Amino acid sequence: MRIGQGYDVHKLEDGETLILGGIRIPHTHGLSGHSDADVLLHAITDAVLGALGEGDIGRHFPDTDPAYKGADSAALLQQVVAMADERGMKLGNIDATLMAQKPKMAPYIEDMRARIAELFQAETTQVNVKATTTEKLGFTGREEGMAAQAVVLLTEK
Ligand SMILES: Nc1ccn([C@@H]2O[C@H](COP(=O)(O)O)[C@@H](O)[C@H]2O)c(=O)n1
Ligand SMILES: C[C@@]1(CO)OP(=O)(O)OP(=O)(O)OC[C@H]1O
Repeated sequence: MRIGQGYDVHKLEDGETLILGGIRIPHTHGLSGHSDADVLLHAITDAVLGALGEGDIGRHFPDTDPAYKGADSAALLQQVVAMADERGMKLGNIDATLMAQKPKMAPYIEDMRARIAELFQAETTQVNVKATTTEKLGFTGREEGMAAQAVVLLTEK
């Protein structure tokens, strides 16, 4: 068994599309980044890399590399899941928290769980996604950005 944790932050900007957990979410603003800025999938990707002892997302997919400009974060996560698979590891479970003042995430949580489980070729019950507003405090509370953290347990196949 191996455990890893991940944390990521992206800035909210006008004119960007909001994609979280691989799901497109209607909102006034979206997250900006070199990739599609899916902060939740980035935290999960970092947690898998942490469990594998393989550094972080920026080491494997540098934001200086034009190949990853506008990258689909789901495809990046799939590459890291394949890395785990090659090492004889599969998902045990994920627990993740999204920090976002708005919009209300509750209507999208089940779709996120299902998509994340699909990326791991796992069951939805192995994935838990939570959201918190941070009560209007800090950069997330001021709606300047969103943050996500994740813990991932990998088990031997
Ligand atoms: N963007 C969000 C934030 C929170 N939720 C849900 O509301 C509950 C209460 O939020 P607090 O910030 O007061 O903890 C939280 O447990 C989530 O279920 C949400 O859907 N979207
Ligand atoms: C995903 C990558 C690569 O496109 O870019 P960003 O979208 O900026 O995301 P970040 O969380 O800063 O880290 C890793 C990057 O290298």
